[in-house]
Amino acid sequence: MVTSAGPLPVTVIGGFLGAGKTTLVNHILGGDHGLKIAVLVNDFGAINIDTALITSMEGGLYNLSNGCVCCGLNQGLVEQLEALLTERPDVDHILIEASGVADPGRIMDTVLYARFSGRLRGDAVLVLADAAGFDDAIAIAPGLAEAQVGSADLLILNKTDLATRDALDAWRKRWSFADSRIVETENARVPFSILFAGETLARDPASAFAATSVHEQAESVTWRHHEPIDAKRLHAVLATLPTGIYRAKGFVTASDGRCFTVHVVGTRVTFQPLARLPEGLGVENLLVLIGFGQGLEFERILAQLDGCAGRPRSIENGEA
Ligand SMILES: Nc1nc2c(ncn2[C@@H]2O[C@H](COP(=O)(O)OP(=O)(O)OP(=O)(O)O)[C@@H](O)[C@H]2O)c(=O)[nH]1
Repeated sequence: MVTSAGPLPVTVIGGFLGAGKTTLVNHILGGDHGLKIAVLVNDFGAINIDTALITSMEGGLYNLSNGCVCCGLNQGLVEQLEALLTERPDVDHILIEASGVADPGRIMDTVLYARFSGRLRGDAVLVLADAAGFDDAIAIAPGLAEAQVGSADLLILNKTDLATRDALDAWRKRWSFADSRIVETENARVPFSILFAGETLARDPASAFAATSVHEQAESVTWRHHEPIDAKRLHAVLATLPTGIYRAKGFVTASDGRCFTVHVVGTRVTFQPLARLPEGLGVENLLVLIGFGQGLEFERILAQLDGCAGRPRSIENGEA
């Protein structure tokens, strides 16, 4: 794909917890488009699991770890963008993966700051929606998923394999706005001809929903354990998490030595086999759990997770 000189294009990837943002980043990084891409990742929780989930990287991987980059002055994001512009003149395109509780429109606002004028160009805000879990997302964090969808230039209705045609059509009817386009995908495989169309998508600052501070109600907890786990038991615990705990992700080692990436999105639990744990993890099992609302019972859940392994664990709490 041909690149043009001029300001560096920036794409912001947003969408609710577990909608498929990292899957999209990996699809782009593994693709045959000839672009050197830098990725900035703003994960939610004490540990940035997403940087470990991103599989291949040429243009640089930057961890935005100082809280939520859609809030406040975004100094961390500004600094990372400045560093990238100085250190990586070879990069053709920047992707910013927002956390699942961030407002991607506000992240794009930072990219459009006057200080980046002539150096960065806002290409598009892509927002993924989980075709099977969008109603749950709205129920669990009212206002947030709507605000995310409202700031999209391109809506990616993902996980079409988990929804009926009727449900997809109903979603499109309800959530398509005049100023956004929709593409349906499985595993976030958006055609590169759409992703890198080379046009600056028009941004309407008055999105259909006002950004809310609902994500400030999100809470996360990290579970770490050095002993291998009983995979069956762990699966059972994760399959019966309280509904408030919508998302969990991380890495585990089973007692037979096999390693897995673990994803929980709503009630869906997936163990994906891994050849080995990511480098530098420093522990056999690491899970971040994210929830909303009161009475999340994290302590009880952590005790249950401990029951799937051997010795006691250490805890870190994080808030948005
Ligand atoms: N069945 C199905 N699963 C998918 C699809 N796309 C992604 N997934 C799975 O959904 C889970 C979450 O995907 P991620 O890409 O990590 O989601 P995310 O939006 O980055 O999650 P957060 O960063 O935690 O908000 C993983 O287990 C993916 O493999 C899809 O089209 N169909």
